[in-house]
Amino acid sequence: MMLLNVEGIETYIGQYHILQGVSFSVAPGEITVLFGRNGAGKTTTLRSIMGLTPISGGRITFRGEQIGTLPTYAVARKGIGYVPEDQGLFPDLTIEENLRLAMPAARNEAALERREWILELFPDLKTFWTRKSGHLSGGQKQMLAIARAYVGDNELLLIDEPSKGLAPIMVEKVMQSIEQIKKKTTVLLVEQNYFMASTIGDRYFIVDEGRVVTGGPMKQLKEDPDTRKRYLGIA
Ligand SMILES: Nc1ncnc2c1ncn2[C@@H]1O[C@H](COP(=O)(O)OP(=O)(O)OP(=O)(O)O)[C@@H](O)[C@H]1O
Repeated sequence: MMLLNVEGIETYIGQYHILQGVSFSVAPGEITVLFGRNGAGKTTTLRSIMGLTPISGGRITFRGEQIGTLPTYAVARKGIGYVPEDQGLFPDLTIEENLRLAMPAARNEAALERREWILELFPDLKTFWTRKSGHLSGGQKQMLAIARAYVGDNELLLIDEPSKGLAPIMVEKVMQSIEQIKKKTTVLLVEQNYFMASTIGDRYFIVDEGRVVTGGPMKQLKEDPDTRKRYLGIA
């Protein structure tokens, strides 16, 4: 069974019909990547899943349950963590405080183990534990944002363009971390960086002009320069 099913969703922002029937699904235990040009509708798709830009048509199901009409806090409570493009950290709070706010109220053994696991993956976060997140580097902020979504004990993480604005070495580090996180949690990733995302992704979908135009196993896209050129502008 698919973990997440997005079926023909329609989303308006003001008078603009941004998503015009977006359909795709996310299999448990995989990294699914949404590709597409600037402005294609990738961010709006993630925001629609989270209920931040409510859908006006179509269906979204998570673990077989309809979530498309739920408010954002209820979607989050179902076990979907969101790492927005701007990371959405609390800049005046420390790393420790940002993480603490995201952890389940009952800080049981499992929750603490989860935190320990992610801190081992991102040792920088431990090093700068008491530093305000507003004072971290771009890469450290990205790590904290991913860690924060992870400690929330979510079954699915939506991660929006984690490579944005990072130096190539940091992009590689973040991508490798997401590959590790896949052992624990299913991931839906939006990425412009085809080369990085295609090395870690299991499955892809391409969003173009508010629709999903194609998708399949990542292997297929790797062997299909025509599709890459047509929709992503790369050979
Ligand atoms: N608040 C808004 N008001 C009007 N149009 C918007 C708004 N937000 C997004 N759009 C439009 O919706 C379309 C899809 O935007 P979206 O951010 O989802 O694209 P994207 O594929 O994520 O691209 P990017 O990588 O640039 O974020 C774009 O044409 C954008 O201009």
